[in-house]
Amino acid sequence: MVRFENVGLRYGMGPEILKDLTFSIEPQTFQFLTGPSGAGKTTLMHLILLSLKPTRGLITLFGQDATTLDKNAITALRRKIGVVFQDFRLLDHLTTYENVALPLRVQGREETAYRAEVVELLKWVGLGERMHALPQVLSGGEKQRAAIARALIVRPELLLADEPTGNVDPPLARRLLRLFVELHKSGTSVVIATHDLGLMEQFEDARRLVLGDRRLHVYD
Ligand SMILES: Nc1ncnc2c1ncn2[C@@H]1O[C@H](COP(=O)(O)OP(=O)(O)OP(=O)(O)O)[C@@H](O)[C@H]1O
Repeated sequence: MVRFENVGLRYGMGPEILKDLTFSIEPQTFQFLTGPSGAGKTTLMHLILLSLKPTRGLITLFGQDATTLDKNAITALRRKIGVVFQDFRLLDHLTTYENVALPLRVQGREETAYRAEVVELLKWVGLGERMHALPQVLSGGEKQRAAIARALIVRPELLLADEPTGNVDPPLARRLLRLFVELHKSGTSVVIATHDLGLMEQFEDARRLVLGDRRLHVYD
């Protein structure tokens, strides 16, 4: 579903941050993306999302060459991708429940059809009591869990999560990992960028994509 061929990226006239990346992400796979701070994990996520253009090389997303896609086509492909960014990107005027339900509303679904599902997911991520709170009164960890629930609620074909357990304690991190693994088992390809070795040890069968020295090393 994602294929990179000799992809390179530099920001402006700066140095090449990523060099000669060739790899693919197949359907229904689970991978951790790791590497030192500043190695380019977030940058790689943006390349997959087509929110950054590579300086060199070819990116294919869901079988389509990224260079051939116009804005509408990119928007349509992004609907198949759930994203958890480090800055959460919750809408301030919507409650936790409304933020999580938003992608379903956008799909034109009736609230009666999805309400129970949203509530169940919120309870699973430990936000059952915070459903009616606005983002500004949530803690960092609560916002992060709301962002995760919003990405998961549509059961995307591909989930990209940037440090999704960065703001929670280890037991909650394990619980969230179980949620990602369940999503994977139900058919989603999952990419989790993380520094957390303890988290990765809990799912040793996962592929590892390791960024270092501007290159990507894949351990299947
Ligand atoms: N918009 C930008 N303009 C210029 N340089 C950037 C930009 N965004 C990131 N960089 C640089 O690109 C490199 C990779 O950054 P990136 O955020 O992708 O790394 P990361 O592996 O996600 O880091 P972390 O683990 O600390 O989140 C860094 O050197 C960073 O300073």
